[in-house]
Amino acid sequence: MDTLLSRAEIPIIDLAHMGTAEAPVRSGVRRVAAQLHSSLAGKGLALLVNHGIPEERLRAVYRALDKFCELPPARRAAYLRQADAGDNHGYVPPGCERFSGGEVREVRHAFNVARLDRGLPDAEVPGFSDVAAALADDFRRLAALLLRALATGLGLQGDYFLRSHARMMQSGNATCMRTLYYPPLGAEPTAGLTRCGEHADYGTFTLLAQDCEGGLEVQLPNRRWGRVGHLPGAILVNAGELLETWTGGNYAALRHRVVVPEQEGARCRGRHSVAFFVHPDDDTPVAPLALTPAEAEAQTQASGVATPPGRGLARLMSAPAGKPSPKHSPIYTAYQHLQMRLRETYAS
Ligand SMILES: O=C(O)CCC(=O)C(=O)O
Ligand SMILES: [Fe+2]
Repeated sequence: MDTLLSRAEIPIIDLAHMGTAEAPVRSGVRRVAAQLHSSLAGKGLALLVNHGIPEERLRAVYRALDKFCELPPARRAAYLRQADAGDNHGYVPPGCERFSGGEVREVRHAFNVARLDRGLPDAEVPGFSDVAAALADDFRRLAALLLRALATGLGLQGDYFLRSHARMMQSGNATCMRTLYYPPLGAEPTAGLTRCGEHADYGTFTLLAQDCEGGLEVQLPNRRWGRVGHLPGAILVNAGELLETWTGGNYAALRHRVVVPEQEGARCRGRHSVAFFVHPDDDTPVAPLALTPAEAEAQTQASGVATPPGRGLARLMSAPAGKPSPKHSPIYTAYQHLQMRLRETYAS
């Protein structure tokens, strides 16, 4: 059984004195920047407290998602995520994702909210878009503050990442708020089922709020898996694959999963969470920060990867012939990287 991680193993960052996205407080940003840097470089994650997102906003979204999941399957089907739509918006019923690979079924309902102006089930669940928009706006502001701290912690200008994340939750940017409901699984353990298989997130970083059921496990740098547990009101921030590439591997993308609880009581209860996936604007070249954006752009074009290539990440990341093949070679845009990852995740 994986152990509960101690508070010493998961850094806690207090955002109380950072100001707001519109009016950041310099001294507060600098302090958080240093903590964020050591947390992401050392562990790939941190728990954020005093982040400004009221618990009630989260609960309202959990309730709206419950109502949606209670609808008959045919009515839910009207909101299915469209694989060819170019964005990640819409409903994903249980069993569609393949984080684990193989035959393991992932039992969860996901409603990916990538746009607030269409494809939301207000006709079935009155008020869905209001509660989703209020929460998404809070997450977007929190993400903006953290992007500022992230840049400061890496010795860059405060708005360095804000410039490449200017369109969060709008077209041309894949930032997405994924609302999640994991239904009860029954008293008997069932082989071949999991809640969410082991994976790293694809973007810059993810903000994750979970209800009091717990179940999230993370892999620490010593490769040991541990349970995060539940710190009331805290939001987890974890590094994604693009941030790993940007930092030349310095902030490793955190591998994580949600397991089926061992206790019978917990298996018989549902679980809710919301993951806010922060992505750069689609045309952002993803390159280690030692390169200037112009150099990165030149490398992206020189690679000849003009359209989403549909091959493995390893191939995309391999350098042109005759050059060394660094793991974090900058030859794709944020859009290309995400499309490739989504095709792998939803492959049937
Ligand atoms: O539900 C959770 O706690 C984690 C979800 C997750 O990791 C994901 O959807 O990428
Ligand atoms: Fe994840």
